[in-house]
Amino acid sequence: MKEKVAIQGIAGSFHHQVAREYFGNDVEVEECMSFQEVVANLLAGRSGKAVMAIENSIVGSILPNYALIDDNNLRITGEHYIPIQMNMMAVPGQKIEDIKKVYSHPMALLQCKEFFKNYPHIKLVEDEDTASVAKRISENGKKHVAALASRAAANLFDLEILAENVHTLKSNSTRFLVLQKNNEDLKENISDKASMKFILESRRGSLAEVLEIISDHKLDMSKIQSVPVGNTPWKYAFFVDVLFNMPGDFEEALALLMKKTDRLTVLGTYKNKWL
Ligand SMILES: O=C(O)C(=O)C[C@]1(C(=O)O)C=C[C@@H](O)C=C1
Repeated sequence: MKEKVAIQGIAGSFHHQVAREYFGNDVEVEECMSFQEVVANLLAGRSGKAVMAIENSIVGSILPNYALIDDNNLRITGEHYIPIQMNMMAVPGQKIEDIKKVYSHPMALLQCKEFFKNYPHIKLVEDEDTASVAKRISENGKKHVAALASRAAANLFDLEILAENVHTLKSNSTRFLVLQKNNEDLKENISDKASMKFILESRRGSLAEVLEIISDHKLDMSKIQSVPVGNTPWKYAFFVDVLFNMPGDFEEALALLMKKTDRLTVLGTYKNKWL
């Protein structure tokens, strides 16, 4: 049986594009309307893998997704980056001046905030997914509203692009993680990247010691993200991604990091896809 992949959004969404690029064009997807639903789908076994956006080059990390991965004990088995081009689209025959509201995924709206400063008459409204908004506008034939979504969504739902590439910086890219349940068998994969999470004592030099271990073992840290720890105000968990040439270097560093940190977990080792 073919493996199903849970995605946030529907066909025409950026998650859908990633699922097709990563798993092949004939991938079978489970369309979910929130990141929580993606995780629930995976945990219930309706899908074997999931794709989840984790950070965007313009607006930064999607912090709640770090918590979703960690709290639900998910495993990262891969990553994928895609360039993101945002387009404003509506039922054909209208001009930007006719549009009163633009609906899209919150991350998409954030990526295009600058553009809309020139159109103060347009109200930006958060919705579940870029493509599902395009679909709804098309099905209802509704005027005076637009979606922010991919060119694929405009083609799929016969909408007209009123403004293309409306994201704030030309080079806009989103990083996605491929996830699975932790207790499921891992196919042996070649890895040169690891994601881990740990908590540090609030003590002078505690983070510096961690960074020194990382550097001493020739690990290249590609990301560090602090996230507040649940019930304790101003206490942080650190999510760190490192790149390595020799898996042995990572194993050695890990053994030392275990001693210097609290509750260290390796969220996954996988192949670095950053171009
Ligand atoms: O709404 C979509 O099309 C999505 O795939 C979601 C999402 C995100 O969660 O960041 C994916 C990529 C873009 O950064 C904007 C939106």
